[in-house]
Amino acid sequence: MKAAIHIESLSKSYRTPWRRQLVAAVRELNLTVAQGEAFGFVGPNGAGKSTTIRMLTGVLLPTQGSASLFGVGIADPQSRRGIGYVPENPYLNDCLTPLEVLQMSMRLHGVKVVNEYAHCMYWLERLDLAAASKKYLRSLSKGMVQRVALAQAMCIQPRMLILDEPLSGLDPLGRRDVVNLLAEYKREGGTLFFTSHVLHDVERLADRFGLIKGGQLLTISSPAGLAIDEQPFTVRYVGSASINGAHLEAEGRWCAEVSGKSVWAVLEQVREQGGKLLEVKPALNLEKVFLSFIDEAAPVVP
Ligand SMILES: Nc1ncnc2c1ncn2[C@@H]1O[C@H](COP(=O)(O)OP(=O)(O)OP(=O)(O)O)[C@@H](O)[C@H]1O
Repeated sequence: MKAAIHIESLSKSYRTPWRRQLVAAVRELNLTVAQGEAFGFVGPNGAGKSTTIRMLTGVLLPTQGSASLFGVGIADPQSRRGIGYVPENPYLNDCLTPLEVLQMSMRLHGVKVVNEYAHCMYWLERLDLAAASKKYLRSLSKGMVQRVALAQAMCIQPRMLILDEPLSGLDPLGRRDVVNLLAEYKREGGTLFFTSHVLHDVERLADRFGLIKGGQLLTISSPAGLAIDEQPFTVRYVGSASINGAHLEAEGRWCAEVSGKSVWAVLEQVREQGGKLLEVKPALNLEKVFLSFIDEAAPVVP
């Protein structure tokens, strides 16, 4: 089976506006994403995530290297057929309505369904846009336009979704709905390549994630790769006293970092003192791994 994304030594340099100096945004990137895989691309601001996505989607030409989508080189527009793409700041013609945007997308990708109107309305409803389906985009909020962009990517029944910060600009409910929708797309076998700063969502959705900084891929890991035997836990509880070195966060609310070995004993002590357990969660999460990698990575020379 052909890889959904195959990238070999892909590089991109920009010229600065005034002094025309070359700035390397992506350096010798190598990556393969399998069909049906969800891959999260994580990195700090300016790491090269959007540049990579723009090269894959034909918005930018690479300076060097090559890449293919489902075996077709990215220089060939056919590689983008059936690929649902949502850029970081989607630019959609604001003289169109959400329904028209979806219908246009269906035609551009040559997707045929029995009832195009019903199909598009289904996706608008899924993204809570049914009531706005015939309003001009210029009258919609940023978060609503973000959801229109996602609806137009979903309605083409994509073989892969490429999403640049799909959750930015959404309120918590919108975020939850979109995460659920993407999880469903993935369960049904869809391939997902996305960037995000919200590491919790990357953990939830991604089978693997890559950390990029200064245009270089630092590491590729999986949420399972973070599960270590002696996983420390964070325990939060409401109680009368500190247990296991817990510090007071607010009146009566304590927080302790507890080793995997002693977590059960700590929970028992919370019960004994008549306390109320608020939260037990693994302390080693993607956020901490991410930050430690970013801190440790050697500074990158332009
Ligand atoms: N059009 C451009 N011209 C010149 N430099 C650019 C251009 N676009 C991006 N860059 C530079 O390329 C580097 C990578 O930018 P990119 O937008 O790919 O990062 P990113 O990881 O997507 O960041 P963010 O998380 O902030 O969106 C940055 O140093 C940025 O300043």
